[in-house]
Amino acid sequence: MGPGRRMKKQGPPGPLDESLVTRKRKDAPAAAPTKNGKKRRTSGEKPKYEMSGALDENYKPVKPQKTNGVKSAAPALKPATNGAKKQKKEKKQSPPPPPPPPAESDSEEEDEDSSDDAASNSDAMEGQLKKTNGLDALGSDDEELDGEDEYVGSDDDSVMDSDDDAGARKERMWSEDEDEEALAEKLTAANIEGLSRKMDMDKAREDAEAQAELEEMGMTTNIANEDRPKILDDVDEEGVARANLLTPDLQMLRSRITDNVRVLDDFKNLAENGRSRTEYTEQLLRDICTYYGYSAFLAEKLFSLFSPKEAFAFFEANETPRPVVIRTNTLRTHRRELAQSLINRGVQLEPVGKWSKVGLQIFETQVPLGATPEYLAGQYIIQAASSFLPVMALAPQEDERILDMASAPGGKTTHIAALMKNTGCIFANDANKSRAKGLIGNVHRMGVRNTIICNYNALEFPRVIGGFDRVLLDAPCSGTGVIAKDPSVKTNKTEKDFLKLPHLQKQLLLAAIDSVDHMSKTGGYIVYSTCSVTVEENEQVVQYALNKRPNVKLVPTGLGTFGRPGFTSYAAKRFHPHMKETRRYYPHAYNVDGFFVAKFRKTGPTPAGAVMPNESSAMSKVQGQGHEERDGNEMDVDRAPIEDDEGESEEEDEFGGFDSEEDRVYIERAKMSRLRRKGVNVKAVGKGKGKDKGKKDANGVIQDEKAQETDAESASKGFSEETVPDRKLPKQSHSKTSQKVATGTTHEAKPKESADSSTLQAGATKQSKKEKHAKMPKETIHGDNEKKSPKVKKEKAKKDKKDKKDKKVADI
Ligand SMILES: C[S@@+](CC[C@H](N)C(=O)[O-])C[C@H]1O[C@@H](n2cnc3c(N)ncnc32)[C@H](O)[C@@H]1O
Repeated sequence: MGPGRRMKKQGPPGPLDESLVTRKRKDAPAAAPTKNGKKRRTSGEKPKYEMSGALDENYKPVKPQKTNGVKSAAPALKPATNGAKKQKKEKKQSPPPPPPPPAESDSEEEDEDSSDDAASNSDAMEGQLKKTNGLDALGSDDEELDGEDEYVGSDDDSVMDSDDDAGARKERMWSEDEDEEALAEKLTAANIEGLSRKMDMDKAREDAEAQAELEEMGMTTNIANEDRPKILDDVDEEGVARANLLTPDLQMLRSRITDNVRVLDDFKNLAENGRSRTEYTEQLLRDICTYYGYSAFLAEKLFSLFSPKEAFAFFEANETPRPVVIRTNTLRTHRRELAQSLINRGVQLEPVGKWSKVGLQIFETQVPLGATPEYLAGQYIIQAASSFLPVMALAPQEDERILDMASAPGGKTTHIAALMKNTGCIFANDANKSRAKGLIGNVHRMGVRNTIICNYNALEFPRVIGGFDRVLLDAPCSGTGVIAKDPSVKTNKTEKDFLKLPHLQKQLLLAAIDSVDHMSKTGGYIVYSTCSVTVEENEQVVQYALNKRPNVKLVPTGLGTFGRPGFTSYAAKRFHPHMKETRRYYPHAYNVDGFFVAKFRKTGPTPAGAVMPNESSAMSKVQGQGHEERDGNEMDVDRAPIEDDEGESEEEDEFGGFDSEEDRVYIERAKMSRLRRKGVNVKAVGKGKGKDKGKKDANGVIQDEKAQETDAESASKGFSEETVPDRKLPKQSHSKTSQKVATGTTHEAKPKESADSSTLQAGATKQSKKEKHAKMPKETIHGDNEKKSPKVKKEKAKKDKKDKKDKKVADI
């Protein structure tokens, strides 16, 4: 994917959202300008940019959309009180934002207006949502997270945010080092315009907040005297039920949604006599589907996760984008230096919060973030804040062996590599080939040198290779946590998806667990994450793994109190009490993508007779037994990799696709030089190859395919000797796996194309002869073309296609 596309996909950094700007800033003493116009920081002062954390405790539930003159729902949302009965006034949390700054463009102004108006509609309700600590709650004490900002490529020992002074670290985002302070001052000077504008906005917001509180008080009094809202028999002037109107009036709908939420929140006092809760809920769900555009199925699924009030906030949050965040690549630079460079280019940014030493939140930018020289030089990656979390939970250590099972396009792999300071070895796998190319692109761009890229169906692990210190499974999921990014999820996820996906996730998680070395001296951990909020894809998957693998237990994620504990029960389901150690993240609560993170510790070997994730026969054996039935897991193992939802084509992938012609030249050269190194007469080999090209041997196997395998084997040897810090590579699977593996520095060792062949390759080491036989193309076994079934014919066509490809490669 080219930089331009990335920008388009992510959208340009949105206008500065005042609701997300910290309050700390306004409490801070103003820095006095010096003679030369620079602001000086006195010893007791905090630099302005320290007071950030737009994603942290200052985040307030997102504001609703513009209501265009609809009767303000704020009164409607205020629980009806009986005068003195309910004196406790709820603190309003989402005041209308201040007027837009003069310098902003029209569109930005529009956005601000929109949130301004909208604030009136549901502020009261949002105000009642529990205020969360936000990302800052994570703190920075976590040992595992220390040292993230060390620039591995430099000899500079004066690392910002050093480990030495934990207390000071809590206070500062940036180093206290003299030079660094000077730099930081420059940052302030460069950023000053934007920051002071934000301060003005804070002030305006405060005023608006006070005003809104006054208004709210007045409205509350009125509401107490009003009739109970008419929701279920809501008719227009002609007596037609508004709910049945063909072209729904969106303003009316919104008003009814907020009224309905208020009723459900105080049903006893606000519901009309003789009406049931179900009637109100059904009406609300219908309205949500119409207003926000969800399928009835998904709306209900998501609605059931929350109270009606919180569900409303969740649906609202899905209508606004999350802040744009970039992660500093500490293999290439320091965050401070990166911030300086970007500020010089007109980017307004701040550290993402005290919880991360590598994240920068972007408020405004004059340049496309996916095309700056810093981006191209691999100094950062555009990555949602929540994507940092699984890697932080994984806490990879230097010199470990890590498996990133579903890793493309590599946001987390490159983060892991940076935390490991390019030591040890990462196996970054993804089943989707075109996405794996994007992964290779990122690995190269970001200077990652400890990573091997593979293209397996992850269910093949640990057969491919096992014995890892840690495994990250950032599983393919429905994406219900990222609806703001991909609204198509609202309608394109069906009931079937919520059966298929959890099934795949369960199998992948078992494979992840089985790939870990429980004897690892430093690790023995598995992290499971999804960007989905559904219970089926999270707690139920985790519970399944706990049931199937008594040799793992849930452990704290290390993310502190940030995030909500996973459900220990949901509807009629009961989960392990330790499920509270898992973490849930919601857009409306933390202003991050919806996410789930669980961390396991493997305590012993996989028990004999355990259901293997990639053994469908074993699976069918246990079907019908207790766990399976309870888990509703009666499907066969689906070995087919989930297709990329984004449907990223080769041409469009992040790396810009590969030029196979160009690749061929490199592959050719590498082969030749390898042979030359071995003392082989390259020219003679070339001639020999040409002669045998395309010929079949006695088994019907194309000769060149064999040659290719030999090549790959020798490539793998060179590769393991030269590139892989081969502490624990099991000898058994090396040669077979090499065909599906590419290093971060070469694509050479990955000639296999088809899914079929990959299955053959991957399972080859341990497959029984019978299995192998079953998988062999039929004509190779029987040599009888006449009696071919349609399936055999299809296989043959596939094989022919593959042979053609191989022939092409062999032509080299
Ligand atoms: C959530 S994305 C991973 C994002 C990645 N961890 C990152 O941080 O950039 C899930 C990935 O799983 C891959 N995938 C789906 N099914 C798979 C399977 N059976 N084996 C391996 N990878 C699979 C998809 O191609 C997709 O790239």
